[in-house]
This record gives sequence, C-alpha cells and structure tokens, in this order.
Amino acid sequence: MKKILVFDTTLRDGEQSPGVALNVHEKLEIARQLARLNVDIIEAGFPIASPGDAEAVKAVAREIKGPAICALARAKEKDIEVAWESIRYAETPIIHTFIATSDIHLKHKLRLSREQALEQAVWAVKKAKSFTPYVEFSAEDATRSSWEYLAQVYSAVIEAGATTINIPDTVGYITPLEMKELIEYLLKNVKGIEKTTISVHCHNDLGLAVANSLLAIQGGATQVECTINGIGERAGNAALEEIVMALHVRGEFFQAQTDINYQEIYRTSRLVSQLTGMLVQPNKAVVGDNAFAHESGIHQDGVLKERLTYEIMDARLIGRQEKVLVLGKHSGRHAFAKKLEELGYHLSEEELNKAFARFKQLADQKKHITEADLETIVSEEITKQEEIYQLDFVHVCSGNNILPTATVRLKAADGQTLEGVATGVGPVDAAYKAISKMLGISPDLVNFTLQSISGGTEALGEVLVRIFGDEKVYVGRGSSQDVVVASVMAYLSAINKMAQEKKLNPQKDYQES
Ligand SMILES: CC(=O)SCCNC(=O)CCNC(=O)[C@H](O)C(C)(C)COP(=O)(O)OP(=O)(O)OC[C@H]1O[C@@H](n2cnc3c(N)ncnc32)[C@H](O)[C@@H]1OP(=O)(O)O
Ligand SMILES: CC(C)C(=O)C(=O)O
Repeated sequence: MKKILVFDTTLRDGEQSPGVALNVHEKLEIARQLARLNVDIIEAGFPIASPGDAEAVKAVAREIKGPAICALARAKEKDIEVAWESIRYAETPIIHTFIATSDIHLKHKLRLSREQALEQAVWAVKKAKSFTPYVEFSAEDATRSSWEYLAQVYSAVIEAGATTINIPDTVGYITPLEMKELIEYLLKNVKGIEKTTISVHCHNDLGLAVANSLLAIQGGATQVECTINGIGERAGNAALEEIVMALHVRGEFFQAQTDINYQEIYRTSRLVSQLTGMLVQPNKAVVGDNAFAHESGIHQDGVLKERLTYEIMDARLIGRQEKVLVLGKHSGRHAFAKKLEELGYHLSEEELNKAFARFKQLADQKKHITEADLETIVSEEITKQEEIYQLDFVHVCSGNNILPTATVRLKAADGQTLEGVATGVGPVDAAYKAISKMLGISPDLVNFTLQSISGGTEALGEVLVRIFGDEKVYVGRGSSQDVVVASVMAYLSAINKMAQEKKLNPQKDYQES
C-alpha cells in the first residue's frame, strides 16, 4: 500500500472561510487535536497576514510535536522571512511558498510574464531553502495553467531545492479524470519529480474536491491537502475525513493508506465546528449528524439484523456512537419494538400493534418522535384506564401588569363537578395550582416541555409533563392549538394516572384565599 501524506490546512485555508478568525488559543487547541489525529503536516497559518497570525503559528510551532509545521508565504522576501521566524522552532519546519502560473492570474493579478513568474518562483524557493531543508512550492491556479509551462516551473523549482511540489486546483475547476491525467503528465515531464513529494490541493467549487484528490492519488500524487469538515475559501477545500475514509473503506481499490488515527476524526470535526462557528450540515459524509442515522423501516430492519446491510463504515471506528435509529413516519415495527425494549418495555404482540398504530399517527404529525413520546404512547395506549377527571372548562386571565388567574372545572367519573380558582406567576402556573389544590395534592412538576407540532402561528402546541408524587413519576401529554389548554390537558393526564393508583380527596369548590 502506498502511504499518502495528510497535509492539514484547516488553520490556514480553513481559516480563510468567510467569517472565521481563530485566535492563538483556538489555533493551538485545534493544532493539539490535529496532532492527536496524527496528520503528517499542519499548515498553521500565513504569518505575514497579521501579527496575531504570526504569533499563533509561532505558538503552534513551539508546542506541537509529531506533525511537521508549515507556514505560507508569497514569493516575496518579507513573507518568507516572517514565515521562517514563525516556524523556526518546530521539529520539522516547512516554508510553503507560492506564485500563480495561469495566464489569467499572471495578466490580471500579478501583471507578470510567464518568464518573470518562473524567475520569482525559483528565487523564492532558494530564499526559503536558505532557512530550512523543507520547502513546498505551489503553482497557484495550476489547473488553469498551460501544462507545458507548469512542467517547466516545477522542474525549475525542484532544481532550486523544493522538496514538495503542490498542484492546487485553486478555483475548483478541474474534473477527476483530467486531474489524474495532469498528475500523470507531470510525472512524465517534470525533471527530478521522482525525488519530491507530489501534492494536490483541491477546492470544492463544483463539489469535486474529494473526487479530484482521490483521482490525483490514482495518478501518482503522494500528498493531499485538505481541511476538517471541508471548510475553506468559498465552497471550501477537500474534506480530510472524506478522503481518509474513502482510502480506508476502499483500500483494495486505491492501494493507498494514510496514518490517520481514525478514532479522533469525529472529535476533531466537532472541535473545529465549535471553534470556527461553522456548522456541519446533517447529511455531510462521515461526520454529519445523519451519516450513521437510519429512519426508514426497511433500512432499520436491515441494520438491526446486520449492520453491513446499510453501513459501509463502523461509526465506532471514527469515534462516534454506534448506528442511531431515528423513529419517524418511515420507520417500521422492528425498529419501534427495539426502541421500546431499550426503554424497558416488553409488550405483547397485541400491545405492540396498538402502540405501533398510535406511533404512526403521531409520526404523521411530528417530525421527531422522542423517547418521552414513546413513553407516553405506551402509558396512554397500553396501560390506559378510564379517565377519572376530565377537563370541562378552563378560563385564564393573564397579561402584563395583571395577576394571572385561572378558573378550572373538572368532571369526575362519579358524576361530581369540581371547580377551582387560583392565581400564579403565569396562566399555566395558575391553572396547575387550581387543579392540584381542588384535588388536594401537591405533586412536583419535574419537567414541562412545550413544542409546536407543525409550523405557523396556528400550529398544534404539544405539552409533555412529568410530575412526581408519592415517590413515583407520572407522564402526561396534551395537545391543542391553545397552549394553555394543551398544558392543562397534559397535567390532567398525568394526574389521572396518579389518581388510578392513589385515592385523591377532591374539594368540590376550591377558591384561593
Ligand atoms: C489561493 C490562496 O489561498 S492564497 C492565500 C490567500 N490568503 C490570503 O490572502 C489571506 C491573508 N492575506 C493578507 O492578509 C493580505 O492579502 C496580505 C498581507 C498577504 C497582503 O496584503 P496587501 O499588501 O495589502 O496586498 P493585497 O492583499 O491588497 O494584494 C495582494 C498583493 O500581493 C500580490 N501577490 C499575490 N500573490 C502573490 C504571490 N504569490 N507572490 C508575490 N506577490 C503576490 C498581488 O499581486 C498584490 O500585489 P500588489 O499590491 O503589488 O498589486
Ligand atoms: C496557496 C495555495 C496552495 C492555495 O491555497 C490555493 O491555490 O488554493
């Protein structure tokens, strides 16, 4: 198997993502994690960009052991000197210098001829080489440059001392097969290439960054430049975790491997997302929330019988939890029964059928079915008994500069009508007090959640409550377009469960004194 070097540029190109700026402390924190991930090279920054960045690169170079530490520099004297000052204390310090080679960049941006750019590239590599034996040269916008001219430039910089030549697809323009052909062409036409590391640096403007990197490896590249979660300039860079896992899962096809510590992949992704503030999309390969989640019944049944039916990677390998079964409208009976078992419910066939039918009804209304929903389904549908108290009437008076007051009327199973009035800190508190006091109980409300089942201001509000009384927790649920009514129904459903086990002492008319 060919060894592929992983050059991580999260702290340099990744930081070029619009809106991202990492301070010294944050860069160090990420660099420590990249070292645990066991990347081969950390590009820590572009020291000429700002004194803060130079300081951060210096801190990374001083502290991090293991990976080589690299700093970026334009083909300019001051850039190269500042880059060297920043990385000189690293175990393996790399200066990465670059100049554009495409006619578009030469004409419009640098205003240099091809000959002048080539001369400047050679000069820059020699300058960097006077500081460190490890010099990488990038021909910016290589994939839109003349291949013949590229070969000339790379041959010249290798002669000048470059130890790595990098082929950046700066604007994400190339396609996978062209990338493979380009690497094969350079392998044939660049003098001295056999003694250098051949690197690629792919951007994701057309969503091809990972595919281009993989095809470059097939063409003969020995290093990939990439970022955690694929962050970077514009649409980002090739995602490290995707390249590494593609090589791992399809090792027999690529005949190439990295030295990445797979166990650290997920943790690194989380850390980078947190510190950069760049959220990972749920369906992102390898590290997205849904990457190992199964919602469809047929898939859930498959993975319950054998994980390999619908998973090509083991989530635990990359430091994630095992497969997640998400219950929703597409789920089937196998996954439903498994989840109930995990919650400690062992239902008969008939009970399971009843609960499953109720679950499907609810799943049609709600996107996410939670464990609390399942508990409620089981307790309401399976262990359901006659309701002892039914809500007949609730009226609340609330607003600002007013003492919230609730009047509640209940109908009891024995035919009695109970009525209570109470005040509270809000309308729900007032209604709950009215009910508890008229029933002569004082349970603790340990949990109250309110959410809308669908969108818009006319949505159904759903309330789930857990009350604690007599050393037991009772769960109740209520839904209504009026959130106060939903809250009262939820409370009453929990109290009915309590009343089925314990005799209550209702007062016919409760009036707060
Ligand atoms: C493809 C890439 O990702 S390259 C890295 C891109 N990253 C960044 O640019 C982030 C950090 N950049 C910065 O902080 C600033 O741009 C600096 C400090 C580098 C330069 O700032 P300024 O001196 O104000 O120049 P500015 O950014 O406006 O313009 C870039 C200058 O560098 C020149 N330049 C660009 N690339 C190179 C290069 N590889 N070698 C030499 N000169 C270059 C441009 O031609 C332009 O020169 P000009 O002023 O003579 O026209
Ligand atoms: C400096 C080079 C490698 C770069 O970031 C690019 O071309 O995208």
